[in-house]
Amino acid sequence: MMTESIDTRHGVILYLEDVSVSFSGYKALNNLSLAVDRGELRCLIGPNGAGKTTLMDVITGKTKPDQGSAYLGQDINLLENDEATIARLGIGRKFQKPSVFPVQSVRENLALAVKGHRSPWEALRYRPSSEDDDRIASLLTTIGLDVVAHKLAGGLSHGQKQWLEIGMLLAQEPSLLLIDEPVAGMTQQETERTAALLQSLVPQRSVIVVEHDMVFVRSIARKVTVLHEGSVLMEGSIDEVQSDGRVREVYLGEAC
Ligand SMILES: Nc1ncnc2c1ncn2[C@@H]1O[C@H](COP(=O)(O)OP(=O)(O)OP(=O)(O)O)[C@@H](O)[C@H]1O
Repeated sequence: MMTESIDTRHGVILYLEDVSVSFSGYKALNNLSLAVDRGELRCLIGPNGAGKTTLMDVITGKTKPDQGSAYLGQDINLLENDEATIARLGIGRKFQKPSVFPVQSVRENLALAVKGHRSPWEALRYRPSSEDDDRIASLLTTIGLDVVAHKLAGGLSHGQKQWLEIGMLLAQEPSLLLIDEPVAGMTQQETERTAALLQSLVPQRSVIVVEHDMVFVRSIARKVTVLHEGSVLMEGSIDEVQSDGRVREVYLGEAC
């Protein structure tokens, strides 16, 4: 993993300036600028169509903007790299729907992720080294799945699958994790455990969480960025955001 080589001397892990993305003339992102500090847990909110997914797509190299700049640390130009390289450089992304290997155990899923980037044939013959064993044990503790380590991933609860997938991402040792709606469909208890898990990931890494659930955002966020029509509408604490007239207006009719 090349994460050691990210230059965060100035405390910034991600820096986007004046980024615009158009789809057939429609600006999904419109001169968007955003800076995320190293070790930060940032929440990104915004009504449907605000541009949250497009923003994640730009950061991970899936979508190239028409204009603007995007840097990881001081000097890694994200716009010059493809998706696979950006993942290797240290940006991990978790989509809303968990994708674990259902007929492998929790432990085996983590073992495959620790090795990562191997062909299916190599993966089949792979046996973890003792160093990997230690790493897997520590990941199991982090995600709170020690007791179900030998259970097949397909038999886990929805929440447990989400935690396992977060563990699989952590196995790749990302510097910046993007997590899309982690608590959608979770029980109250699962939501609380997820809040604790996400909080435990910083400041060793930086995390951006896209989330609609305001109660959850309140439970984890230090700083919230509100997107609207492809731009940053405002940034601030959850109290500042929820009492802001502009935010209330764009969320009118939605749960804010
Ligand atoms: N590939 C595409 N082609 C055309 N329009 C697109 C494409 N992807 C996104 N859009 C449009 O760009 C706008 C921003 O979409 P985006 O998915 O980024 O919003 P979002 O904030 O993630 O919304 P949601 O909360 O509903 O997921 C929307 O109006 C969407 O319809």
